[in-house]
Amino acid sequence: MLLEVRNLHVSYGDAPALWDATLEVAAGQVVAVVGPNGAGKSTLINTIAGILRARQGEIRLDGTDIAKIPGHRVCEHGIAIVPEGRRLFTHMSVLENLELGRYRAESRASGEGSLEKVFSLFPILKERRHQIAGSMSGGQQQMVAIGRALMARPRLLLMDEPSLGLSPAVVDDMFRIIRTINERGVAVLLVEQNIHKALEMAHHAYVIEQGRIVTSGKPDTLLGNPRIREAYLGV
Ligand SMILES: Nc1ncnc2c1ncn2[C@@H]1O[C@H](COP(=O)(O)OP(=O)(O)OP(=O)(O)O)[C@@H](O)[C@H]1O
Repeated sequence: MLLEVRNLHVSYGDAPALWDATLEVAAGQVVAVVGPNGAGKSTLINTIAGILRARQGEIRLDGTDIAKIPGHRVCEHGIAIVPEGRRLFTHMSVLENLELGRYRAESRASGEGSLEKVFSLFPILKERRHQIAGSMSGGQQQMVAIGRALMARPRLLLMDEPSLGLSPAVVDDMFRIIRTINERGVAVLLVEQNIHKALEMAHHAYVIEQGRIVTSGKPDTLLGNPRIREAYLGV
């Protein structure tokens, strides 16, 4: 198993945000974590990325426990994150933002290879590589954030609400891009409020509510569950 999360507990000070979370991502899969605002989705993904520390539990990548290694070293194991809100350096160029993703030794050694791969996925970023990132559209800025994460040549890409704030047509583009990235061999753990879109493309999904994973399964099974339909799809 590429990623195994076991019995993860995370708190902010004394306030628990995630209880006993257990989930898996197999190599080559897209796994979605869906749930309402404040359910703990960002907490989960930020803990896997090493940005937050778990109070208890295991996070294994290809069998190696990464829960206790320093956050800045987690990326060396092949995990990259596209954070909520993109977190670009908006006064820097597209190219400078992409180059900042080159924090893995493997990626630094790849020379122009990593950059050319990102440009082949997003030709517009090549055309606009000298443009200031903050002057790009929302969808293009999301492409820069995804491109920056891919510069690290991850095996597992963590994505926190990539569709947030984008128009419906751009959201469709974004999900097509995620599919292409996955087809190129990168596993994706996708956190989304847009349950419909996320379930459409995921191989497996988890539903999280108030800090607990309440159910999981194949997207078709979840979509056939009347409680899930009523709570999340309003039908
Ligand atoms: N820095 C923080 N300090 C204290 N509590 C926090 C902090 N960040 C999140 N929380 C709390 O932890 C819980 C889970 O939040 P989290 O951001 O993980 O949810 P989410 O599912 O990602 O929601 P959203 O979709 O709104 O980002 C919430 O109750 C939230 O208020």
